[in-house]
Formats: sequence, structure tokens, C-alpha cells
Amino acid sequence: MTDAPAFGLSDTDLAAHNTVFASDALKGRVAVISGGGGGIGRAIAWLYARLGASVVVTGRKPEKIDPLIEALRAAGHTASGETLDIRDRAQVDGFWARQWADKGGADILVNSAGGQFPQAAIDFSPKGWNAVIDTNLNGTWNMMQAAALKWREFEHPGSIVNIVVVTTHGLYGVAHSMAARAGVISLSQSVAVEWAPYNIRTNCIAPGAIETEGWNVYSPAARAAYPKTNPMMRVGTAWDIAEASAFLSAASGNFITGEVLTVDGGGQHWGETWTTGKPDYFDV
Ligand SMILES: CCCCCCCCC/C=C/C(=O)SCCNC(=O)CCNC(=O)[C@H](O)C(C)(C)COP(=O)(O)OP(=O)(O)OC[C@H]1O[C@@H](n2cnc3c(N)ncnc32)[C@H](O)[C@@H]1OP(=O)(O)O
Ligand SMILES: NC(=O)C1=CN([C@@H]2O[C@H](COP(=O)(O)OP(=O)(O)OC[C@H]3O[C@@H](n4cnc5c(N)ncnc54)[C@H](OP(=O)(O)O)[C@@H]3O)[C@@H](O)[C@H]2O)C=CC1
Repeated sequence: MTDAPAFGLSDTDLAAHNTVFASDALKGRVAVISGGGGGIGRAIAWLYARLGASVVVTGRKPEKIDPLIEALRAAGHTASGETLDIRDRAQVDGFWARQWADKGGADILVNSAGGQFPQAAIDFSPKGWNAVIDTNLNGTWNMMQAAALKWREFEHPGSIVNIVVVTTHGLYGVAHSMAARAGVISLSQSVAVEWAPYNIRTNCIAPGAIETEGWNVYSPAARAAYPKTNPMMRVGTAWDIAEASAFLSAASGNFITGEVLTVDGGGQHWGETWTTGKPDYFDV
């Protein structure tokens, strides 16, 4: 089990956490989760499996995926996994071809793979900029289009949830990621219309500060400020995002497409978030 992470919920927590959903809310569905070994993706994998879905967890590192699959199976759930870099289109296409040829297709895609490093924008190197854009915008698109092509080919309905970032105002220190996420939101809204005739829904979730192992890349000073980025004065959990995602993926989301569901404790209406720590100049 991937228990006791430095930040966020363990597999033991996720196996037992209360849920508002009925235990058959996703019965018989197949859900592919990119970044499924990360904090938010792992919570989504647990919740969807507990609601009856067969979950397919993907990510680059087998050491994050394998123990999760083992823990899910040990708890009686149906789970499999594959290593997959979403930036590599050939890998992505190969994954989706196998998923439909040998593994029963898919009904749901959740794109939780993503991330960035905190740095002042003025200091971004071309390589750093490209790594973040390629991961969060191109990688997400690779997964979305490859999934949709299969759904169109098999005349099968599909649902996509993209985990993004709140873009209503700046998130300082991660401008590359903000550019990519705004792109994903706009893309999702556009294809929600284009893909409605194929019965494919596309939505986004914009989390506020959610305690996960992804926080390792931020300084202690920046992390200490996260509870104060919203009027609830606390951070969220990966479970908060998993339940929002289940709401969009399950029948409760059947008439919802092209939406951004913000789960940030009201942060978008409140204040500022510095991922690099607040510079003295602004500290008035
Ligand atoms: C308002 C609402 C409230 C919202 C309140 C929100 C508050 C919380 C904010 C958000 C939190 C999260 O998203 S947390 C969860 C996300 N998880 C993460 O971010 C995990 C870390 N990120 C990643 O792994 C990323 O995927 C990513 C950086 C793109 C990894 O890409 P790669 O695998 O290609 O990484 P690398 O090979 O290591 O790096 C590629 C290049 O990137 C640059 N680079 C990488 N790390 C660097 C660093 N620390 N400083 C400078 N530059 C760096 C260098 O140029 C690297 O090349 P070289 O120079 O040659 O090495
Ligand atoms: N936690 C938070 O406060 C917030 C998170 N978000 C976003 O939510 C999403 C999930 O974050 P969270 O779970 O917290 O972070 P994590 O870092 O825990 O998880 C992200 C996962 O993405 C995977 N990943 C990264 N790059 C690739 C790639 N090229 N191909 C395949 N998988 C990849 C990583 O797995 P591996 O290393 O195995 O590749 C990692 O496990 C991210 O997009 C994040 O930016 C948004 C706002 C706030």
C-alpha cells in the first residue's frame, strides 16, 4: 500500500472515507485515470472503484501505480494499470488501442496527470516552459483526442473530466501552468460543443489548494500560506476533488458539459496564491 504519504490521504484513508454516493453509482463502467498514482488521481481511483467502476490507472512511474493496483485489488476492486507518458502521442495511441482491443474499452476518462515547478516567469528557460506546456496542454489533449477517436469509432458515449487550476486570476509563480490550464479549459469548452453529437461530455474541475504529495515541490513558506488562500481558511483534500469528479462522471452529470467546477473553498473570490512565497514588495 502507498500508505502514509508526506502530504495528503493514504490508501487506508481512501479505502474507508465516507462518500455521499451510492455504492453502484458507477457500476459496470470502465474509468481511465491519468496521473492515477498521484494524490488526486489516487483518490479518484479509490472512489470510482468503490462505486463499482473498473479502474485503469496510468502514470509514468510504476512504483506509484503498482502498489495502488495491489491495494485496490486486495480490497476487492477491479483495477489494472499501465505506465504511460501523456506527452508521447505514440504511447497514448497504443494505450487506447489496447484498451479497446483487449480490455473492454472505456466509458470515462479523468485527466489528473499534470504539474509544474514554481519559478518566477521572467526566469523560465525555454525547456522548462515547454515541459509544462507539453505536459499540461499537449498531454491532456493527447489523452482527450485519443479517447474521443475510439468513442466515435465504436459509437460509444464518453465522459471526460480534466483536472485543471483556478484561472480566474493569477496564480503567482506558475504562469506556465496557468497558460496551459487556461488552454485546457477553453479547449474543453470548445469540444464540449463539437463532440456533443458523439455523446461525449467534457468538463473540468479547478481545485484550490489540495493537500497531496504534489506539494513537495513548493517551499514550506508557500505551503504554510495555502490555508489562507480561501475564506474557509483551510486546505482541501483529494477526496473533495474525487467526489466532485464522481458527480461529473456519474449519471448526476448527464446534462453537464463544457463546465468548470471550482472546488477551492471560495478562493477564487478571495485572495492571492503565491506558489513561490509572497515577495516583500507585495507584503503590505
Ligand atoms: C486561486 C486558487 C487557489 C489555488 C491554490 C493552489 C496552490 C497549490 C498550487 C498547485 C499545486 C499543484 O499543482 S501540486 C501537484 C502537481 N504536481 C507537481 O507539480 C509535481 C512536479 N511537477 C512535475 O513533475 C511536472 O510534471 C513537470 C515539471 C512538468 C515535470 O516535467 P519533466 O518530467 O520534463 O521534468 P524535468 O525533466 O525534471 O524538468 C524539465 C525542465 O523543466 C525545468 N525545471 C524543472 N524543475 C524546475 C525547477 N524546480 N526550477 C526551475 N526549472 C525547473 C528545467 O528546465 C528542466 O530541465 P533541466 O534543466 O534540463 O533539468
Ligand atoms: N494539489 C493541489 O493543490 C492542486 C493540484 N492541481 C492539479 O491537479 C492534478 C493532480 O495533482 P496532484 O494529484 O495534487 O499532484 P501529484 O503530483 O500527486 O500527481 C500528478 C501525477 O501526474 C503524473 N504525471 C506528471 N506528468 C506526467 C506525464 N507526462 N505523463 C503521465 N503522468 C504524468 C505524475 O505521475 P508520474 O510521476 O508517475 O508520472 C503524478 O503522479 C495536477 O494537474 C495538478 O497540477 C491543481 C490545483 C491544485
